Amino acid sequence: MVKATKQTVKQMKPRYEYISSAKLPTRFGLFNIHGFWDNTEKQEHIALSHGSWQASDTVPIRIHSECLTGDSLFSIKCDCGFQLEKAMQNIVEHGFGLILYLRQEGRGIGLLNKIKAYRLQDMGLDTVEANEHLGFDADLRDYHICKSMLDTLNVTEVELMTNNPKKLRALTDLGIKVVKRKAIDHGVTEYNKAYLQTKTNKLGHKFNLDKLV
Ligand SMILES: Nc1nc2c(ncn2[C@@H]2O[C@H](COP(=O)(O)OP(=O)(O)OP(=O)(O)O)[C@@H](O)[C@H]2O)c(=O)[nH]1
Ligand SMILES: [Zn+2]
Repeated sequence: MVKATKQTVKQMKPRYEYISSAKLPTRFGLFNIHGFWDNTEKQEHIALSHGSWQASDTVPIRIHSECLTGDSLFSIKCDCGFQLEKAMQNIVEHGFGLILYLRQEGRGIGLLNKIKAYRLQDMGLDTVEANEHLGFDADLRDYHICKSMLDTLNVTEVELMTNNPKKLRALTDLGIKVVKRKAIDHGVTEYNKAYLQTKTNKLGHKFNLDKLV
């Protein structure tokens, strides 16, 4: 008989673990907050659900990457805060839906590096050039945890609120059926027009450029 050593027990732990859920009343309606843990990156992630569904239902979802400045500090330098708000409103209007809120601040470079990138943008670089100047790829995000979150929350088929084709591809590659993409091009300001233009031109976002003139 093979004795389980500390090492083998450690290896058996799944990468992503569901931790707990609780009610979260918000300005838009009642949500439930679900906590997940990434054992490899030692990172906390959350999902926010509203209403209920069957496994056979198409669930409207948004994969939202953390943006402390936009989501919590009311920044209008990007569109994140507006998108999060709109996604929550859309979900409540629909009656049910889900936000996967991933802690991938700054497209995966972290908050302090994002501040460095913002400083470079103050000096004239665009969002992609700034990342590259700091030695990072333009986008370092990983979406594997979405599969585990969606399995845990009984979702197999989604309508995805995004302008980012990479998120669509990532979900499809993980075996999630994406039946529709819903554009979420809200929150254009004088301060984020150039940023949205760069995302459209260099990162492949499907943004309605008419909204940027
Ligand atoms: N490195 C870097 N990250 C930024 C900058 N502006 C915003 N971000 C980050 O970009 C991410 C935006 O994520 P999302 O809201 O998911 O947006 P998206 O990938 O553009 O796709 P959709 O909004 O779904 O169309 C967040 O993690 C922000 O913190 C920037 O200038 N530099
Ligand atoms: Zn943002």
